Amino acid sequence: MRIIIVKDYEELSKKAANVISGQVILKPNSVLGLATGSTPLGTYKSLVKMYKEGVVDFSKTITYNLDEYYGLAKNHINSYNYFMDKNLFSHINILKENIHIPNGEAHDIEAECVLYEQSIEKSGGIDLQLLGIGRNGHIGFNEPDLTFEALTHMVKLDKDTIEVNSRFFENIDDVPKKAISMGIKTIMRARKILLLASGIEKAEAVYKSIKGKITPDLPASVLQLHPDVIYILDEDAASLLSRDKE
Ligand SMILES: N[C@@H]1[C@@H](O)[C@H](O)[C@@H](COP(=O)(O)O)O[C@@H]1O
Repeated sequence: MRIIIVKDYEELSKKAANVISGQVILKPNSVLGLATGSTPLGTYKSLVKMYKEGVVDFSKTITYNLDEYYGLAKNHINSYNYFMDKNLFSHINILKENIHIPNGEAHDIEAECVLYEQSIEKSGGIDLQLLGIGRNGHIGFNEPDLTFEALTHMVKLDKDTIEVNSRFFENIDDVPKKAISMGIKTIMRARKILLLASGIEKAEAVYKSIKGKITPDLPASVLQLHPDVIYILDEDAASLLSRDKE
């Protein structure tokens, strides 16, 4: 596990964009696993800038998003489809047919999950998976649980996650209670994982995921078992990591 600590969010975003564009430059037909949330916004902005400057070309790149809310239409302002289009896809030259996001409106959710996994496999597997981390240690929408969840599946969102994510909705009751998410196993199959965390409210989850017990109770702790993980943290998110030395 490589841990890179940077001064602030801006530096974190630039570093993360460098790692992602490096991957795409070295392998133009890379399969990227992408994330939503506030944390990767700066990274996507930097990637758009790099694309506009001609540094990176996404014409052969394939993407799979981690998750999508259940029951939200693709063009709903709070859907992750909408988020990705607004913040990344509409600004770069990725082909529409190379973009994959779980269909939160699928009638047969189980079949949708199986298809999503098959599609990832057919594309050759994920080369680089981008992750944020929830305050409760969730990755994707894999909430703390008794077991590590397996493949893409329907999840019930935690009260805490609904509360935190309600900042994007008009009303907390509008936040979907369920989502479709890649499972821990899907994430762990990625060849390389890049986790970003910024801000003091992430410090505890970051600390536990790196130095704590490997337990489904803190889903990100499973990353300790992955052979190629990079954490990019700003000073606040990394602030508890030095506490063992004090
Ligand atoms: N499903 C997403 C996660 O993929 C994300 O990592 C997390 C943290 O979001 P933020 O980056 O806004 O703190 O929020 C959501 O629940």
